[in-house]
Amino acid sequence: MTATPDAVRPIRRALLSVYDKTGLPELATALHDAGVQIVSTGSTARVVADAGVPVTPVEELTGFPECLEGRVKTLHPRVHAGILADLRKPDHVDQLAELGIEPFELVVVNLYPFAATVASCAAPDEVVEQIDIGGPSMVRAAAKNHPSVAVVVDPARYEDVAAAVLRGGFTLAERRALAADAFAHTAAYDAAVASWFASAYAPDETAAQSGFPAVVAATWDRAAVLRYGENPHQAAALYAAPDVPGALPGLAQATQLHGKEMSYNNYVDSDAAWRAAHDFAGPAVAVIKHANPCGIAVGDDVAQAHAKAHACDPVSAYGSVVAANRPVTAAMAEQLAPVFTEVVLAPDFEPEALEILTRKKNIRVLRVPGPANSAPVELRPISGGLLIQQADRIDAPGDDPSAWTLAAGEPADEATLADLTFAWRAVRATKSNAVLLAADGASVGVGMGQVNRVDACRLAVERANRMGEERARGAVAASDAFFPFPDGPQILLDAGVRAIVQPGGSVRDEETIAAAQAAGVTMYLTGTRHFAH
Ligand SMILES: NC(=O)c1ncn([C@@H]2O[C@H](COP(=O)(O)O)[C@@H](O)[C@H]2O)c1NC=O
Repeated sequence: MTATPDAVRPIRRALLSVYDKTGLPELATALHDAGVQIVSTGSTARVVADAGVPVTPVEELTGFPECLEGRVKTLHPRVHAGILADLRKPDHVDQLAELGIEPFELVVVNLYPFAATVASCAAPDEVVEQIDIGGPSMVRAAAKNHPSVAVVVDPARYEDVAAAVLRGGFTLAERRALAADAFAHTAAYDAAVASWFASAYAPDETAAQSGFPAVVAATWDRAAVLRYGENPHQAAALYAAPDVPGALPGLAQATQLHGKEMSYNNYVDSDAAWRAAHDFAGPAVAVIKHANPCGIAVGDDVAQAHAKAHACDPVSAYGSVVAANRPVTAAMAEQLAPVFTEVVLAPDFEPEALEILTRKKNIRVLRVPGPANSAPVELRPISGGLLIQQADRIDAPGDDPSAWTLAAGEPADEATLADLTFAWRAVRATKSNAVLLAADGASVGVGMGQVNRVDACRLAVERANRMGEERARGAVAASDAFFPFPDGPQILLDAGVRAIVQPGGSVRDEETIAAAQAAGVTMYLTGTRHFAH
């Protein structure tokens, strides 16, 4: 923090009231050694005293006992006037003197563990009891009065406090920064309380019926400023969900093991790749460009899955983002190393794999914690507001092949059904309108992001049959939504696909089914759609 010596305010008296006692004995000792008087609440005071540091119990200051099971400890004018007096104003200083109240120059508070109590599935009464009242009041008061008071809400800051008291106090700039942290802290705390009330505890009728609360409150912490956004003229930053108990980590919490700094587009593609690879139970690899798979495959291991995914479209794989749903092995790294790859992400990397990948200057290597698709809802800003939807999962009844309806042709044999199941999961990772051809657990042709389904079919076939290959013949096809006309499926049938899976539900289903029937091709209807816009 930058020092502006003229605004340094010496610390003579500190109020400590912390739930998390981490680092408290050391802090109290450092304050005492610097001549700071300490006033403290219940068990905070006991820890301070146990460290051999003199401490004034807050009851002695207020002349009022802590009561109502701790609901009232510091909620007293003798505490709050001591925090809120603006010592730049002679009038405030005079009033304190008249009232016999001494000011605090430092307030150290951390709050009852509300989020952890919610995450522990505690009973509502217990959760409500963990809403801190006195703590946020002191934090907000001290933050408001930062010209006179320094406020600290994070034990990670205690070393800064010890250093500041030794050099004579915090500067005004430092106190402003601490106040900003403090208001962010209480805002995040109140957002968690408001969200719990609105969604879990006291939902209004609409929330009770729909699951969407009247208010959505959340705060996000800046994790990185990115070089630029989707294009160089756009500024961009990465914000992460606060690290609170119950929060699932994901891409925003990834550890970068190697390579240049992640870009905005790298994050977008990595998120798509991570989700796509994790739609499969067995080893799977997704090769992503512009948030679409240019190859996706399952295999006996990630090396095999990667080889198959890469083979789908080696031209487009240049400059792609590659995600594996298992630790990357040396064998996969050997295959990946010769291909120009922007990012490779996985739950982990074998040491030898890391050694191979880090020989390459340009590749970014990311270890991603936690399960994929951890976010239960997706948020998308629109002008003037925000759309929120449940995240699409691949666990709807229609995603289970045993629930599919055979609409045309013979029931699929085991291998064909396995490929249809794979294709159905893989097409879900593809932007609509999407048609994906697959064979042997790998995509062989992807028609993505088209504005009509007939073009998606054409593109999938063209890509499968590029450079003299005839990979569409004998492949299976999946469509993320129904075929509105039989023209699209006719392209697939003419190309020689052996089976098709699609949601069904078009008014012209009968025409599409008749086309498959006429070609002797198996067609299953899932009853579930997986649009991805
Ligand atoms: N009610 C009050 O007056 C009050 N004043 C401070 N607290 C909280 O009590 C905790 C510290 O209490 P103790 O020192 O007894 O462990 C802190 O988390 C602090 O935020 C209070 N508790 C809850 O509101």
